[in-house]
Amino acid sequence: MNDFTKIIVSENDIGRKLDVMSAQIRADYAGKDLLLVGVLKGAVMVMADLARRMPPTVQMDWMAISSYGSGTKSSGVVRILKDLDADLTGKHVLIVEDIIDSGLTLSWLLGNLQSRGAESVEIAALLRKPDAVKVEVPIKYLGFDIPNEFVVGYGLDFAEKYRTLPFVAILNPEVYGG
Ligand SMILES: O=P(O)(O)OC[C@H]1O[C@H](OP(=O)(O)OP(=O)(O)O)[C@H](O)[C@@H]1O
Ligand code: HPA
Ligand SMILES: [Mg+2]
Repeated sequence: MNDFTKIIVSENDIGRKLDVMSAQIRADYAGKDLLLVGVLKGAVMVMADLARRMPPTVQMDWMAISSYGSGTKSSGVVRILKDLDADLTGKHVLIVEDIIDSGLTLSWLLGNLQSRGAESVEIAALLRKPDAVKVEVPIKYLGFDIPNEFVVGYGLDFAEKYRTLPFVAILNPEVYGG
């Protein structure tokens, strides 16, 4: 059995897309102090690769929130596992996410960060599943729209596995008994 049925975003696709997204972000935030907020653990890869395309004054901070546990569907219940170290008062914040699936995680996070007195809060996400979205969130910088299938790789896991793959692939439903 193959663990993946298809590679849908290759390592090259990701690199080229991050070049484009980072150029837009650098232009939009020129002359401003920017704080990138990564959402653990899925956003680790995209955060690292995006941040390396930013000026060296960019700052990074992390939150851990979980709504999926070990399953393949969002529970809709968001828990903070680790909060930010930074005070957001007056800061320009860019949330960096690997994927927007139902949108439940990001819509909750956006409201949470906006209530902390930031000057601006925007979203950058590598992937979005348009057919799975339950709550619309305003995404300023988007990488790819992908089919409504459970995907792994480049930070995305199934039961904590496959995060280290350099590409994004559709997980064979046989792996999770689907
Ligand atoms: O749009 P949604 O349906 O809310 O799904 C998106 C969220 O789900 C995943 O995180 P997960 O809770 O699996 O934690 P992880 O990043 O540690 O894998 C992913 O990294 C996003 O944060
Ligand atoms: O398709 C997915 N794969 C892995 N993690 C996820 N979290 C939301 N959607 C996904
Ligand atoms: Mg996960």
